[in-house]
Amino acid sequence: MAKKPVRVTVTGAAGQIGYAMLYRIASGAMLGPDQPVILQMLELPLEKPQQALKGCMMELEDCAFPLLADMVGTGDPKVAFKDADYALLVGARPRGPGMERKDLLSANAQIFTEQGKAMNEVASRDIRVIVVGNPANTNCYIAMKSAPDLPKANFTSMMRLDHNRAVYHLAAKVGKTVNDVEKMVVWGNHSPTMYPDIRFATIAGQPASKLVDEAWYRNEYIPMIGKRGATVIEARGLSSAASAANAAITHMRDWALGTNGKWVTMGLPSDGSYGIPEDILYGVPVTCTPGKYERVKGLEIDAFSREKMDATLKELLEEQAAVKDLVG
Ligand SMILES: NC(=O)C1=CN([C@@H]2O[C@H](COP(=O)(O)OP(=O)(O)OC[C@H]3O[C@@H](n4cnc5c(N)ncnc54)[C@H](O)[C@@H]3O)[C@@H](O)[C@H]2O)C=CC1
Ligand SMILES: O=C([O-])CC(=O)C(=O)O
Repeated sequence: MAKKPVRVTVTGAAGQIGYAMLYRIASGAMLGPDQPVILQMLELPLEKPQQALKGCMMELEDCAFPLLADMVGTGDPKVAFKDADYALLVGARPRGPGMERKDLLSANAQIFTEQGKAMNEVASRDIRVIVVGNPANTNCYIAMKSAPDLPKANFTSMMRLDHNRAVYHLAAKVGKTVNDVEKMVVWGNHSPTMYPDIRFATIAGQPASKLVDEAWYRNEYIPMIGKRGATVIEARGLSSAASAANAAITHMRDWALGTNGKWVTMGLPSDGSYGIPEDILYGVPVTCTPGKYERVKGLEIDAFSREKMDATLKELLEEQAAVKDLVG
């Protein structure tokens, strides 16, 4: 029997990432080739973005996707999140050259408070959320705190782009492919303080740390992964859209359908493990079975890693303190 359609909300749907995301979700790339979806798309309630959203919806019609059961375009969060099973919170102000993601904190805090409240009121009680809009970890914290009736564990932030970047550049360094890399971890914040940790990683079954030079790893690779977003902005004049959309889709796909034991990185509200205070949204390694993620626990944290993990935590605590008055 055909599956019942599920409701997928995308905010900022007519933006760069939205445009790179909608058609893949409607094609089945996120929830599988037998799962019909109803797309519920939110854009700012202003003429230009609403007009652009209409254009996106025309294109969705013209794709004639067999899995697209219905769609809604709106400027009202309560319409967009109504009964939503999945939400991809993309809509936010992107940074320009010379800005760090945390410069966007206050501009975006209000958006995520409003959307958290709307989800609390009207979404499915089991909604699964990924926050992409920057600063993603703290925006997710705000949305989670603004939705006290929903399970905290269902709020996640996107670290998958960082994870994918870390996997690709490690594989490329030793002339292997991404398929050869297992057990990558990117701890912490989606910011230059993130810590791509290769201590557990293997490349074609060999320990990665034995295949690459430690000075390269510490002095070049770690900062390069942390600053990759800025490097793309410099080159494109716009922030990463295709790779960000791809990361969000694969994050949700893995959560919905499972990873078959493979480690991926998700920003999760901390359960206190690894010395991260509870509720802070922090990148950690997980494996997924359909509908459920499980943290990889009990990894040894050495002195270098502790220092890196504490530095990215410190930044998250500062971001959290900066929005304290906005989270109620
Ligand atoms: N977490 C990550 O790894 C990444 C995050 N990002 C972030 O994703 C966000 C979106 O990036 P782009 O799509 O490139 O930006 P964009 O500016 O092209 O699109 C954002 C869209 O969101 C809409 N929007 C703004 N406020 C809204 C609101 N309150 N409700 C609904 N829609 C709203 C805008 O009208 C616009 O169409 C930015 O914050 C960017 O920094 C981008 C790349 C990677
Ligand atoms: O750097 C940005 O603002 C966009 C982003 O988050 C990334 O590409 O990692």
